[in-house]
Amino acid sequence: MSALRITGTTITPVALKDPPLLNSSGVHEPFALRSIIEVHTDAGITGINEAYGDDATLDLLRRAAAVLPGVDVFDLNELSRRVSAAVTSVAASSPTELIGAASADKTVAQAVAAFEVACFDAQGRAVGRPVSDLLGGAVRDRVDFSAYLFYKWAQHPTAPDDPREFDVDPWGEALDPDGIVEQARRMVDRYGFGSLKLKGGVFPPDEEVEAVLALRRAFPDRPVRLDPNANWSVATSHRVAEALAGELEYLEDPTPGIPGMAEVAAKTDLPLATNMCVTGFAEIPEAVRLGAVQVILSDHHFWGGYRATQALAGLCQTFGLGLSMHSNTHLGVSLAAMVHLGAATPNLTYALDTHTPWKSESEDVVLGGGLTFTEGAVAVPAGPGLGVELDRDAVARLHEQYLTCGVRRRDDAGWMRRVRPEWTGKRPRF
Ligand SMILES: O=C([O-])[C@@H](O)[C@@H](O)[C@H](O)[C@@H](O)C(=O)[O-]
Ligand SMILES: [Mg+2]
Repeated sequence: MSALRITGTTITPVALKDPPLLNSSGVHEPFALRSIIEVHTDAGITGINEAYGDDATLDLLRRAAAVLPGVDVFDLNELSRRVSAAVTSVAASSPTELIGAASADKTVAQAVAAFEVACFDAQGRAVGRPVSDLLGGAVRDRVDFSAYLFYKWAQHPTAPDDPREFDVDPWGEALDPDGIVEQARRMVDRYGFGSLKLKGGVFPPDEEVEAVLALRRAFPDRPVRLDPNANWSVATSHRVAEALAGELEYLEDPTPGIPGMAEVAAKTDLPLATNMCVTGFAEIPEAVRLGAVQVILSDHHFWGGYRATQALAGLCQTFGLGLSMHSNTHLGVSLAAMVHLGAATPNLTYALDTHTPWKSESEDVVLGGGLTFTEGAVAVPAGPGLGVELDRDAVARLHEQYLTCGVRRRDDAGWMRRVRPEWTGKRPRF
């Protein structure tokens, strides 16, 4: 087969409605940003992908896109080389909150990832094989996901200088253990998830311990994870780890930084997981040396794409670390991309995170509304490439929403300040 050369790209920013989910930074804004990537080729085949959609990322993606014409979609080393050269001078910035410190390497990784996955989709369409086959073959035909539980308000509040009324989502308020158990029950009934993850770092830790214990009582067969996004001091983390000994599948990012995590790890048998202190390859040596983490959450969007995630998987295997998968608010193209990767990564044995239940069912960019969950899992799409098609009308609608929503970068702390003017979002708060 001859080369399949890139002739151009289309990057479409979109905004989706997002409920008022609480976390250690503040609260999700009423809209979350993503971008839809299309890589066009001289054979008329177009590969698609989904990436972050904040202003800094869009600038990064446009710079990278400018150097892609002429690249063969099978020549991913050339793609990485060109993208790296085009964006190394771009100032490091984080596309979203709660994924750790930004760095130049991570900025390059995000740009490579956005186009690399689209090239895999184009490759798959060209050869008529699913992306999981191109990644080495699916070792599982269904990929398990975890129920991602959040403390939340019933509705985004209006502000004096912004009289917009925001949608009421179907989930209602969840501000205490009963609310979290009720949310879990609805999510498990609806999607069949076999494990639960509670986003913590919102309320005083003793209240979150109570919520975890309530989940354990209500769902004794389902493993539970707790993720306070580095909002606890080392001393608080020790106390909570003791209170939850034997109760958690893993404790995710209790405290900031690799040395702090190492201090926590030294006094608990609970595995510590992270998508904050190890989010790039440069952070792995220190984390391994100090024994700071036992599970790393992959995420192809910021680790550098599929091939980089496979390299991460190899390192986890080498050093005896567990491998899980992180999620940010996303649409159906990202879900498909996560499923192929999850299927083709043998040592990704934990259920993956996903924000899918928090997305309005009427908002997706994928034809048919996106992949579906059965008993907590998504079947690996069998069609060529990622196995999903863009719904052009939906892309246009969500792009229009992007143009009018007023959000241009994620700022959970800023939104929280509308309600609590003294709020800084500074960690650790407890
Ligand atoms: O959506 C959120 O609020 C999450 O807290 C997200 O921003 C985190 O990056 C992520 O899901 C996590 O596991 O830390
Ligand atoms: Mg996390």
